[in-house]
Amino acid sequence: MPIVLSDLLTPSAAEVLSAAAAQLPFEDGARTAGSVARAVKDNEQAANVPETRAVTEKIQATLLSHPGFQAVAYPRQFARLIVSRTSGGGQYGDHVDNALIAGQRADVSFTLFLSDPDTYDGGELVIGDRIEDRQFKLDRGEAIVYPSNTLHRVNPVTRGARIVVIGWVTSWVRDPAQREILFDLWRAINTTDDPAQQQLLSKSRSNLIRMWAG
Ligand SMILES: O=C(O)CCC(=O)C(=O)O
Ligand SMILES: [Fe+2]
Repeated sequence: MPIVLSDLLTPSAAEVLSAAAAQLPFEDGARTAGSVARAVKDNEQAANVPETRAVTEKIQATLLSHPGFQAVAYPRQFARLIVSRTSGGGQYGDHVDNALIAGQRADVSFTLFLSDPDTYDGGELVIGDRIEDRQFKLDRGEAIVYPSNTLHRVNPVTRGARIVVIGWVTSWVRDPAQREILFDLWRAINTTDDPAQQQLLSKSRSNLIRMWAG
């Protein structure tokens, strides 16, 4: 169940991060892909320098303080964050993310879009949803969060450059179906005006987290 987070960053914060990301030194991304992904991956990623870490740390902190991200991901740890740039027809073919990334289990994946969508063509993140593919090309500062066990790809970028921050989270709740139930309960709590219902739903949600977290 992919979820779009539209209110992660203010437009000015997104602009600052986007400008900072565009200045980073980029290197070939195929080095970091697993053996299956390597055959389909065609992007660049920012080198591990302090300026890159400043961008990824800011995004990590922003995600951690966002209630919607908490409610969909139950983050226990960030396995890795990467600033990725794709241009010149580059793409990332159909793949599923590695189960283990930097020694951590990858449960939840995300892409935070940093480029103005008008400045490049293509570059949609396409997520297979069992019944149909869904395409996401988000505004600067918006992010999509989706379970790491889903098949996905990035369409070729045929004009301009697409800069995103991608990352993987180890979740307190490893089962995507359980996370979906918790997310539905969270939404129900936030949409009902009835305090008695809110209390019962919150109680159920907390007790399910207690049962499932680990
Ligand atoms: O660039 C993206 O939106 C996703 C990239 C991706 O799927 C990956 O690096 O595993
Ligand atoms: Fe991926």
